Amino acid sequence: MGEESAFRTLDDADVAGKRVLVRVDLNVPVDAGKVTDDTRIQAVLPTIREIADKGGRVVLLAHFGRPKGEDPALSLAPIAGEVASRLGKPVAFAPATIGPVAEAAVAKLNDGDVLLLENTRFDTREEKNDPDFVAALAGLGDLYVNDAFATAHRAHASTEGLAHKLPAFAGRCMQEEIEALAKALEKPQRPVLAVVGGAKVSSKLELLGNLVAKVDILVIGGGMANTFLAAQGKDVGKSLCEHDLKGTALEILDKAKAVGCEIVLPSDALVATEFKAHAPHRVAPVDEVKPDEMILDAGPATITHVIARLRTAKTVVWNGPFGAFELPPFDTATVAVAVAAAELTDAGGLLSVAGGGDTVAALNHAGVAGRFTYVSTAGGAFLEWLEGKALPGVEALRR
Ligand SMILES: Nc1ncnc2c1ncn2[C@@H]1O[C@H](COP(=O)(O)OP(=O)(O)O)[C@@H](O)[C@H]1O
Ligand SMILES: O=C(OP(=O)(O)O)[C@H](O)COP(=O)(O)O
Repeated sequence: MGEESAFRTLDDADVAGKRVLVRVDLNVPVDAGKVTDDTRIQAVLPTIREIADKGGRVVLLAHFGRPKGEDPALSLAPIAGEVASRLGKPVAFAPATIGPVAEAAVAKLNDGDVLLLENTRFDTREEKNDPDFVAALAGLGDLYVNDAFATAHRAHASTEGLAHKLPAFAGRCMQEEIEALAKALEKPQRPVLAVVGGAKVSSKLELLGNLVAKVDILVIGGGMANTFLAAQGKDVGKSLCEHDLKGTALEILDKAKAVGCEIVLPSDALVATEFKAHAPHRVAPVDEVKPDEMILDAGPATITHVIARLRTAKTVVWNGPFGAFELPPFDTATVAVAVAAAELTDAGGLLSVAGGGDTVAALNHAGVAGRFTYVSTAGGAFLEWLEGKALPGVEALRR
């Protein structure tokens, strides 16, 4: 039995005339008010179109960033227009997630219309999967469709709770992601090399403990690497680093040793004193970072070593950039490794899977996303899936 048939999908849903709550991941990279990578928006258009074309009233639910309560800087209002322009039809916006304003906006919908509600995380009950908040959301719809694979590792009201309150279905993006990842990685050819970088250190560090048992080589980069370097007693200056998690980092290194997983950490870095594009910078060995400096990218020796290890791998899985790739020249390592992975994939010797909102943006920036075997919208969710963990948002959709 294929994984897809374990879930109810849009094929099973009678959406005509119904209010359909559709959880999507619109947590897209934005710079100066502009969406810099629209992969996640494009990914959910088929589901929105299909429901609207079948006469459903689409009510989109999404989070944006990590607000702790209401935060105007993280409103989804500008994203409604971004979805509308790609969808080719209007997307109304309600400046509320629940309550009278949201209810009135839903009541105004005609068959085939699309509405986006305000950031679900503006209500702190969302992340607690609070039953009253779930009930308030459920009151806005007749059916629930989850199309947010990239948020399926979160057991939140809009990603998990709702599936128990309303008839629940997997959207097309959700369905495709589960099928594609299973097809690419169910029996991966070894050696498997994983690259984990980026900035979400606390939410991704813990899962590395399980990942080392699944992969042959683990390359740790980006902000994630700094916590390991600090745990090894190095001074990482003002670098992004979770000093509280140094113990966890050491446990992961021990576990890797015990299971025979090779760990690759940066040996050198591009360091700067300012977090901005073209900031004056230098190459430094990782044990020579000055107190006022930040590690903003991997250095040339690290890049050469990572690419050499990549050449020995048959499968690469990648989440999280090597550096602050939005700020050149701190995109150097990410671009170099991405291009090498694309070339090895083209040559037929490597199966390459990458995922994550910023990782996809980085691969697009490097111009190689289309040359990877598969690119997922998901980062943390993809890594947890890879660990073999049940994803709450996916489990809740099982028949
Ligand atoms: N050394 C570093 N210092 C600060 N930020 C970094 C560093 N390396 C990577 N980043 C940042 O990590 C972010 C992406 O991390 P993350 O959200 O974990 O990835 P994804 O969205 O692909 O899952 C990028 O915005 C990038 O600028
Ligand atoms: O961007 C996301 O994940 P990712 O950074 O792992 O790709 C998802 O929208 C989940 O966001 P969260 O990590 O704030 O729960």
